[in-house]
Amino acid sequence: MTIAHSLGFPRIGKRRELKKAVEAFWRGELTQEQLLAEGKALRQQHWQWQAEAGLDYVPVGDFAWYDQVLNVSCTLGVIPSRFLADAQQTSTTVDLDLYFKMARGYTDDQGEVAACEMTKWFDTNYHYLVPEFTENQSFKISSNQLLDEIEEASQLGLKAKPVLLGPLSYLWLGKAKGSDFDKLTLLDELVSVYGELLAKIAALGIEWVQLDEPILTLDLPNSWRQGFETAYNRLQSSSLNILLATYFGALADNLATTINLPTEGLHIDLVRAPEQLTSVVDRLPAYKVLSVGVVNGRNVWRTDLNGWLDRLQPVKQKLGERLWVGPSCSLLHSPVDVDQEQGFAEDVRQWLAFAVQKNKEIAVLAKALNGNESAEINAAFEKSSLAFKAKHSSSRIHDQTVQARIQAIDDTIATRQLPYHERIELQRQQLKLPLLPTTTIGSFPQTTAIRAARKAFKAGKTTEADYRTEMQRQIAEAISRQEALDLDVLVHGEAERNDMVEYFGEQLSGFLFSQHGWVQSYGSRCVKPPIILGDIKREQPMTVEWIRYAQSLTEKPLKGMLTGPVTMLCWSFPREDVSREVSCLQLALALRDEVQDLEKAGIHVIQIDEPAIREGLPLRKAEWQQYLDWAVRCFKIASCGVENTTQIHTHMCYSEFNDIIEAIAALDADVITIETSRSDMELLDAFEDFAYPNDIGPGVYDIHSPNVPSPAWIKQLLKKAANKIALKRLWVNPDCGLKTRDWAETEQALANMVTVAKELREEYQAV
Ligand SMILES: CN1c2c(nc(N)[nH]c2=O)NC[C@@H]1CNc1ccc(C(=O)N[C@@H](CCC(=O)N[C@@H](CCC(=O)N[C@@H](CCC(=O)O)C(=O)O)C(=O)O)C(=O)O)cc1
Ligand SMILES: N[C@@H](CCS)C(=O)O
Ligand SMILES: [Zn+2]
Repeated sequence: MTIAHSLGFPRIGKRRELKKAVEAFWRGELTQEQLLAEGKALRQQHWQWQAEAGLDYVPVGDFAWYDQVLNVSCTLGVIPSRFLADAQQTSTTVDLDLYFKMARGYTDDQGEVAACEMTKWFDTNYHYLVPEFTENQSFKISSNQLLDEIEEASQLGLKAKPVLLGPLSYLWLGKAKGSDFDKLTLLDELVSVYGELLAKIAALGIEWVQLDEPILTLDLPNSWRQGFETAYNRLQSSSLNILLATYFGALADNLATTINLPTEGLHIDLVRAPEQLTSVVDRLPAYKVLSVGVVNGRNVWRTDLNGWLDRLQPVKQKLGERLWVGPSCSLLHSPVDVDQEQGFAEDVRQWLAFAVQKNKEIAVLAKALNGNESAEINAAFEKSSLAFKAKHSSSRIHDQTVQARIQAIDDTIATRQLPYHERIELQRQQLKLPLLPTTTIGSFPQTTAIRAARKAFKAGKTTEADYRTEMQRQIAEAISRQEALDLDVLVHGEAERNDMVEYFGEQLSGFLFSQHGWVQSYGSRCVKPPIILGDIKREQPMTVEWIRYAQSLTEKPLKGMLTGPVTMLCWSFPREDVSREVSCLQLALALRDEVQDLEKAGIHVIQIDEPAIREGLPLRKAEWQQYLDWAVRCFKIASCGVENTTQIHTHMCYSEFNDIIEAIAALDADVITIETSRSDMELLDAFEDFAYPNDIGPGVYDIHSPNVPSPAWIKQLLKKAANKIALKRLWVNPDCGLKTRDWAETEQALANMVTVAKELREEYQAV
């Protein structure tokens, strides 16, 4: 029988119950007991939905209070010493208090203890907490959460399939701390502890465990391939079957290694890499189960069930019982349930499948492969086929005017009139800024008042006019605070934006937006990615009125704030019927019009944020250049339609810049503001080494921490930056936007930043 299973379910809850409970717990409004009860109720609900959908196994271990990688660190006892009471201590049992301390950091009378670093999970918009390894790292099972959850599922009478990040991917995703050693030297001991854990899981009567090894879709050094062989040979067990799960791409040159590992099952991603089906089936050892990931875990579109049935039937004939069906990857990246959406037109609703619906698709496909021809199954296939046909020919998707404009693009529109070194002089004359100009990245605190006002407006409880008045009040407040702080280039603060991507998606035609389509971004923070449905067009200006209003309140230059085409694309759910490049070009043209309208409205500084440009890179290096070529072109199409005197800024965060520094330079933004403070300005080395020519604003403090950076701290960072970048090209700003902070800490931090900038101006000018 073909088994239907899932790699993981979104843990946040249909109405973000987990986020609300965790934040209430942090505020002291919920006891630990109440929090634990909420978590338990969510897990049960999610398992129940999956069982009702018809899955044969439910995943256990996909739940996390903050992050699944942090869960593994706690399970294996990888606790950085700064979180241990005594420096000599090597292990501890992890309770909720320690877990959240690692996630969020804390301050006590000894000072600040930094949280674990957070970084992007492969090429997704999810962020995980980076494990920290020391050269003599020891591993010891230190949390029973996974084992407890397995028992919890079993007690409900469910067939549980525990899911756990595998040892090689866990090691790869972590960071060597203290000294620069080869992480593979830790593999042996790490595998021993995985072995112990698997033995405990087996003792609970479990048949299958899923070990996730997504790094098998990356370019791997040979030593890591050998590491896979060593580790999985040791993890073989007579009583527990291992399903090795790969996702986010093709196995490609890792296929030979992977397919021969002694695991009882292999999961492959056929959404990202459909071409690998034949080669994997041809080489699959006769003892091995193949799980095919055919339902897209990273998008919201209904699956082409008929197409997949046709492709999988011959595989079923060959593999029989050994064929399983699942999603391409964990459904962590997908919203929860399309049935709670009220705002979609009925035809459009039929094109969509969120996590609950995706599980049903998996079960239906498995049943059809098992020969079930019941009316229910036939109806599901019929519905899928009708939806696909209707979508294909729908007028909602295709807009001839947009397509004609794309055809007519000629590359002169992607070049500024003068080179940077000439236009920057004109900009300096116009803007009359001091040395080391100070600015911020765009957003100011999204206060409860702002969110409550928007909630009331969206619920129809206040009028649009009232809402606009309230947002203007917030903007005016932000301007007066910035003037009091004596910042040089001001921003309007982004009060009117629910999110830097969703806000634009809501105004562009060709986009759909949901009411409850939340996806976890990190910890308790969620985003609601807009959905690219068809050709994208700007019907009217999107930001001009807000920015014009803000500029009217100040004599200082006001920086217009836009989200760039690549970031819009990466943080939306993309179309499946055209390439990413096509949608990105359409976004670029829409943004180009907005940039030009801002310029016409008298705005001389315009920032086009591209924090996702690094994340959009394909996982395999061989595909990078092609992506970078169109990504850079799109940014330039958006930004180059202005006069020489208009200064274009861009902003990037969460990125290693070394890999793509050439492309960053090719963007030719007049000023780039980047996140650098957490790396102690090391990230600037790439800019220095490459002799990056344009202006740079390296972040001088970390906006993720509630702690106010001292002037001394900011000064030493800025001095480091001044050693790497010519003074006249250096700007002073925080790492990123301030929307998650509150005003008290924001004002204090910015006051310190401005003080330091002024002191250094004097110091350097005196020389
Ligand atoms: C820069 N980052 C972003 C990424 N992706 C994006 N799409 N956007 C980003 O900004 N990826 C990388 C990083 C990730 N960082 C963050 C940082 C912060 C958040 C965040 O704060 N998320 C909010 C939700 C934001 C939002 O959409 N707000 C809406 C709805 C607010 C809401 O929940 N309202 C409540 C009522 C509240 C009240 O009454 O007080 C409700 O509706 O019940 C809005 O402002 O209107 C979060 O809360 O998680 C995300 C990623
Ligand atoms: N302008 C945005 C960029 C975030 S990456 C902000 O300030 O929040
Ligand atoms: Zn940022």
